[in-house]
Amino acid sequence: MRTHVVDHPLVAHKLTTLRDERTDSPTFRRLADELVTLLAYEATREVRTEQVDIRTPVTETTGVRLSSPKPLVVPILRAGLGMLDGMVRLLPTAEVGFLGMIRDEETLQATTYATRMPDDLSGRQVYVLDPMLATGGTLVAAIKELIARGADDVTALCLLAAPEGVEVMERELAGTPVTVVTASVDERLDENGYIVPGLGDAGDRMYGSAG
Ligand SMILES: O=P(O)(O)OC[C@H]1O[C@H](OP(=O)(O)OP(=O)(O)O)[C@H](O)[C@@H]1O
Ligand SMILES: O=c1cc[nH]c(=O)[nH]1
Ligand SMILES: [Mg+2]
Repeated sequence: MRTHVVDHPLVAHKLTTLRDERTDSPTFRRLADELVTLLAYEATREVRTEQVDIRTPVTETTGVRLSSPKPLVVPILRAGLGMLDGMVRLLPTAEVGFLGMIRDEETLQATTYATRMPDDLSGRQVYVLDPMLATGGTLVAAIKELIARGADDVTALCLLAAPEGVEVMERELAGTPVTVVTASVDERLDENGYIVPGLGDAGDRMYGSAG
């Protein structure tokens, strides 16, 4: 398990506005979309390609294209949905699976309420989208499910991470081909399991409190 923090002034600029409590939902969704595209540029550095012969208007040459099997992108509902468009804009041939997961506000335990993805992920590169890596419970459960289905290369894109969550990931996923790409590893978790300074509840800021 490897963690990569994307250090770029545009990422830091967008993240600061995302954190600001005055940022409204439409702006929050737009910034999350823009940020994931910047993170995706780093996260796909090792996406598999194959050689292809083409003809330009001038001559024949060889280039590359994304190879088969196609990468799979898995947003974790709800908040991960706000990262999907930005990701598939860069990986238009990817397939998309879905995981619906929710963290109990009291116990901080994650449960899965919806799963829609291929049973067999052998040989597939998988990109998991979840804006917040807090205790790590959600992402560890999601990635264990992907590995159980045969995924052999998993990259998680998170807008923010807490050091506690990164440590849990490193312990629970030691020795697995997993990379976390994030815009920031923040200071800590608070007593309610929220990332500090963080940005609050990502799902609520994108979509409202949903009751
Ligand atoms: O690392 P963890 O401690 O598991 O917490 C992170 C999870 O919590 C949030 O989801 P939430 O349960 O709020 O669901 P939502 O996306 O539907 O709002 C967030 O989007 C992550 O999925
Ligand atoms: O800070 C946090 C922690 C978990 N989930 C969120 O949306 N925000
Ligand atoms: Mg939420």
